[in-house]
Amino acid sequence: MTATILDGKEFAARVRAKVADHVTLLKEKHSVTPGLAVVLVGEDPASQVYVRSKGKLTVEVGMASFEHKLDADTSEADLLALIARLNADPEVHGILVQLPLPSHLDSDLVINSIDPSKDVDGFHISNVGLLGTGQKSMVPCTPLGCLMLLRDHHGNLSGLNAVVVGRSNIVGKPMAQLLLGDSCTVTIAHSRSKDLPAICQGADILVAAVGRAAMVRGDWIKPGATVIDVGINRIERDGKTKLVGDVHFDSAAQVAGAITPVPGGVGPMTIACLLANTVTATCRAHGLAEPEGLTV
Ligand SMILES: NC(=O)C1=CN([C@@H]2O[C@H](COP(=O)(O)OP(=O)(O)OC[C@H]3O[C@@H](n4cnc5c(N)ncnc54)[C@H](OP(=O)(O)O)[C@@H]3O)[C@@H](O)[C@H]2O)C=CC1
Ligand SMILES: Nc1nc(=O)c2c([nH]1)NC[C@@H]1CN(c3ccc(C(=O)N[C@@H](CCC(=O)O)C(=O)O)cc3)C=[N+]21
Repeated sequence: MTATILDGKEFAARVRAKVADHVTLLKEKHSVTPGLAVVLVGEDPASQVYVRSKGKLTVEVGMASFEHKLDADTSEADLLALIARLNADPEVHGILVQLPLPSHLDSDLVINSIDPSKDVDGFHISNVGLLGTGQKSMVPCTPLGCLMLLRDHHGNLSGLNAVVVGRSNIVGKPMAQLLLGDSCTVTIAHSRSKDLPAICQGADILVAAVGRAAMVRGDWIKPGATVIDVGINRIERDGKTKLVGDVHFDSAAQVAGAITPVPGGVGPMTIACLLANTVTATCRAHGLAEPEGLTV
């Protein structure tokens, strides 16, 4: 069997087009320009690439982009003061603090200082609680992007066995919540799980969010399963840097029914969902109707 490729790049472009349409409507009918503030502390090269790409796409959909680049040794008090200013700024509807933060900063404290209604990452404790109890919240971008791809491919996920490998707060746990919300039977695996290949073999939907290049092999996959590869790993091959996922693509694509590539799968969906969340946050802030299909 050769798997269908779930083209995240193409799907993300469609999501951004929908976002751009709604931005036009907000500007023309309501004189509101959605604004996204991105805060980057330090000079991690991968983070700089993401922040640049987020800024470019934010402007492309017609929103205002505010970038705040702070020195790696910025104090917690200074960072919290910036977040307080952004919380109070009516032109800012979404705030993203790029993770990971330098180790002298308490990321839980920093994230929880963001106004939850502007927390377009969905990492604030109150959004986590709202999602966990099935209430309206801001939904983390990467899991939201994965869910959009899955719903588009399957229609209905009810009753399917889903395995999420990885239990981080930013991907694994919220992904499991969303799949549970769509009535999958959900298993969360992690570094202490016994016999990971056997757990994965039971999955109709397998989400890999681990951070280990090509860990999930074709023989871990149930024939016909849908495989979502969240991993972004930079490896050296033939003297060049290459981006690979957590799934061994070539062997997995022989067995799976559908699979996301890396690059061009989940990554572009993450950024599209960040823009979608910013529009959603803007609509909620102004008491306006939210666009259809841009959140769960
Ligand atoms: N495409 C995108 O938009 C995004 C991609 N990513 C990528 O996704 C990957 C995961 O990110 P993130 O969740 O932040 O990573 P974390 O490092 O926070 O979490 C990794 C998880 O994988 C588990 N794990 C590690 N090794 C193994 C193993 N050998 N077997 C089973 N489980 C294991 C860990 O288990 P334990 O808890 O027991 O330690 C942990 O729960 C990374 O490659 C990251 O770059 C992340 C965000 C967005
Ligand atoms: N507060 C916060 N929110 C995040 O959402 C967040 C974060 N911090 N820290 C880092 C991770 C990682 N992440 C990615 C986003 C886009 C791509 C992406 O667009 N990837 C492209 C390739 C990009 C490249 O070539 O490097 C692709 O997969 O096709 C990848 C990874 C968001 N994250």
